[in-house]
Amino acid sequence: MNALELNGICKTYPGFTLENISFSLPMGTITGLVGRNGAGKTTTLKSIVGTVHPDGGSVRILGQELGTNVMQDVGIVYDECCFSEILTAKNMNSVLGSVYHNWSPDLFLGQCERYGLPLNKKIKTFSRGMKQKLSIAAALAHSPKLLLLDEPTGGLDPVARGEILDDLWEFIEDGQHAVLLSTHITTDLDRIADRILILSDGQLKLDESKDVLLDEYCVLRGSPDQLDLLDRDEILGFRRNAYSFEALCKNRAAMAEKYPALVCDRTDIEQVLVLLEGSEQK
Ligand SMILES: Nc1ncnc2c1ncn2[C@@H]1O[C@H](COP(=O)(O)OP(=O)(O)OP(=O)(O)O)[C@@H](O)[C@H]1O
Repeated sequence: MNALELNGICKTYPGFTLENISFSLPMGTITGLVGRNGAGKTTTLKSIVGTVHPDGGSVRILGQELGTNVMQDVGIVYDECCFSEILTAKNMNSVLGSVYHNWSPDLFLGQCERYGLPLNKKIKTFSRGMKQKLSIAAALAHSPKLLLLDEPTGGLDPVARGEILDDLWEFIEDGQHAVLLSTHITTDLDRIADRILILSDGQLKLDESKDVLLDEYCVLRGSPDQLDLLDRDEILGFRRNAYSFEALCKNRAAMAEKYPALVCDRTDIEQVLVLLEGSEQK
């Protein structure tokens, strides 16, 4: 069973359309959702949990339609802290304990302690990073099966980010859990993601295994006129300026053999994202 299935999700706002988004998240995997500002990542995540009502398409979480019961098994972390700022972590323990059947005070308070969060200070006194850690501790404390995270590590220092990534890894390790992680920090995904989804202007441009992306995709480089040597069908995206070009292609070994005059390098998630957006620069 997949942890999550999206089938043809659409949502239109004035000037923006999320178009026919379909993908699935197998259990035991971490999927990274990336894209430029305004690409539609938050709209996708909100459509999954129903805080945005899609114009079309369907969502299945753990094989079920969206509903209160299934939401007990979903942990959500938004990019902004959405807890009342006059509460303390200790207060939250009581409040959320009455919301989630599986809430574990030990898990929550233990995680707060691990993240170095004071239990008796009001949330309004927390730094951005502390609020993010609190949101993650709360999302994990009701033992969800699916975790949805919208830019959860943006305000965290590198040590804290590493800690959170380790926690996500541990979360999915037993093969019974899954994570969908929207982030601009692509190096985090280089480290822990199994799959990569790239959204561009409301469209799903790429749904690929991270290993395939890192092993089999490549960037061809050469002088601007050499771009015309390439078969356009092979180019997924490119950038060109007055001095050089970079083109994203699949089948690294075949490309290296076919175009020996060009440099053929491996790529990473950030470069794939940039080249898929493509541009001509003067
Ligand atoms: N409630 C709304 N009403 C109107 N337009 C909206 C609303 N919510 C989002 N949008 C628009 O939808 C588009 C996608 O926004 P979204 O927040 O999903 O992008 P994002 O990929 O999460 O961006 P970022 O990386 O900056 O967080 C944007 O053009 C945004 O202005």
